[in-house]
Amino acid sequence: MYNTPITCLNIPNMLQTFGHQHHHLHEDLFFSRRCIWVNGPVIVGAGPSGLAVAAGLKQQGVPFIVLERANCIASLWQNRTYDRLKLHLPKQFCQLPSFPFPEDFPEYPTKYQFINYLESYAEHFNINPHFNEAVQSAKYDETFGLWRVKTVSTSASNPVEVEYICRWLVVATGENAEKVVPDFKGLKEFSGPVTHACDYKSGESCQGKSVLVVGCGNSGMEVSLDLCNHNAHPSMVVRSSVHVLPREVLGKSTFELAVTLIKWCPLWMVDKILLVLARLILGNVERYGLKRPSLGPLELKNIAGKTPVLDSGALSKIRSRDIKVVPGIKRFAPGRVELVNGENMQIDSVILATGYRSNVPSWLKDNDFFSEDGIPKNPFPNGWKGKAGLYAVGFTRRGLSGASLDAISVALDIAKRWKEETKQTRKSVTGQHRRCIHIFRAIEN
Ligand SMILES: Cc1cc2nc3c(=O)[nH]c(=O)nc-3n(C[C@H](O)[C@H](O)[C@H](O)COP(=O)(O)OP(=O)(O)OC[C@H]3O[C@@H](n4cnc5c(N)ncnc54)[C@H](O)[C@@H]3O)c2cc1C
Ligand SMILES: NC(=O)C1=CN([C@@H]2O[C@H](COP(=O)(O)OP(=O)(O)OC[C@H]3O[C@@H](n4cnc5c(N)ncnc54)[C@H](OP(=O)(O)O)[C@@H]3O)[C@@H](O)[C@H]2O)C=CC1
Ligand SMILES: O=C(O)C(=O)Cc1c[nH]c2ccccc12
Repeated sequence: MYNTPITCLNIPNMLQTFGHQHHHLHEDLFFSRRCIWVNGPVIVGAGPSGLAVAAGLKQQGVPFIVLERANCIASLWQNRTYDRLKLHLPKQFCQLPSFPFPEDFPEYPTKYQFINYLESYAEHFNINPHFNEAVQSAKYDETFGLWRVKTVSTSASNPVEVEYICRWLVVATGENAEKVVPDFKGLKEFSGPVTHACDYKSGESCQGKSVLVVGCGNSGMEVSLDLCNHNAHPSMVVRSSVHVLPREVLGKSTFELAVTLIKWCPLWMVDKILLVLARLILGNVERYGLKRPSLGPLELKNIAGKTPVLDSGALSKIRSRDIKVVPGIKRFAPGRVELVNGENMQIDSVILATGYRSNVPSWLKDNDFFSEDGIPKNPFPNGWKGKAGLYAVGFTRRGLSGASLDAISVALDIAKRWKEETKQTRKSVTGQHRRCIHIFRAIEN
């Protein structure tokens, strides 16, 4: 019933093992690349999205394989986030399908609680990703109607290549797969440490130092606040604009309020209401250099994917000038930065909170489903299903709740198709034999 990986060299074995659980039956003794037929989908990425699809498939008895480049599940959360991180949306918007958070979780779980939850999620559904396997390319083979997914193992001292062959491909590599590191004039000459926010853990080592934080999204705000809490002196670059919203309105989550309002009013009206409330609760934040975009917060999130900042304390540090807000960067020089307003600042280090991007265009070949920036072209709610068995989960710019919705649709759709095809092949065993031989030929070529 479960994953049936088999090597390409042994056809009788291949036919035999259909319908059984076997992992890597034969190491390939002749070639450095192994070929594995997967009797079900290949899921790329073991973050929340990949795990949620896997859980849905398990529930319906569909076999699959999850490929993960890191050595653990949810690597974004485990390896690329700072210590003080908490979920910034209330917990009911962050749990994955069919397995609720423990009741004693606080309204905003810490990243450690969230990681523990994801670990128990994987354990509960018995999901065992193939770790240290980065997908290098995935290509649809028109001749055979199959996907060829090539990975390279990142753990072995000499890289091992594997090719997976399957009918369905689920892209779950996330909107935040790679860090964005802009090219700044003179940054190479800057003498101090330069770190991206994904490698920042805490401001412990920055005590007394002047730190330039580039970017004012949720990361830039949180890193600046953390630096303050460790007695460092952060200056935060706001080159264009930002929407800062209170995390709560009269003790109720702003996000929840927005979700409720959206059911009744058009988006622009919800934005107007949010901005009036923000003004009442936070005052005029433009006074501090936090210029608001001309589009409203939800409209901007929808159109440009730019997430509004839900304030969790940085704003009060901006008011008290413990976080200094500065305009865009002109150039760096040894030990200092020159800003677009001509101001020169001595700084000890730089943290780039300049965001993330998808990596899909680098490995998914010949596809017209994803745009150049690696996000499906079709807008929500039609962005989860492509052609020829291609699926995408977690690209709707709707955080964890959006990923969960996608995962449910994708798992249902694949299960339906898998059951149809399995029934067919059971009816005609010769058909199945023929397909296996096709696969063998495909691999040989
Ligand atoms: C600092 C931070 C805080 C956030 N906080 C929240 C929040 O509070 N609430 C919320 O709703 N959302 C939040 N988000 C958004 C975040 O994207 C989601 O929470 C969630 O992690 C998305 O899950 P995902 O599985 O789609 O992507 P990811 O969590 O990024 O998982 C993708 C996985 O795919 C793997 N992968 C990537 N490329 C390859 C490849 N080529 N081959 C094999 N594996 C690959 C990665 O290693 C990773 O493990 C936050 C994001 C960041 C950066
Ligand atoms: N749970 C939580 O508390 C947290 C959640 N997150 C989530 O993670 C995702 C990523 O957030 P984040 O890392 O903040 O990234 P964002 O993409 O939201 O923000 C990037 C910031 O960097 C700025 N920037 C980019 N390039 C330059 C440049 N060349 N010069 C100056 N500034 C530049 C952008 O400015 P501009 O707008 O002008 O391009 C913007 O302010 C978001 O979805 C966010 O909600 C992140 C941290 C904490
Ligand atoms: O944190 C993120 O990246 C999210 O995408 C969560 C999110 C989705 N829609 C929003 C609207 C306002 C603030 C956060 C989010």
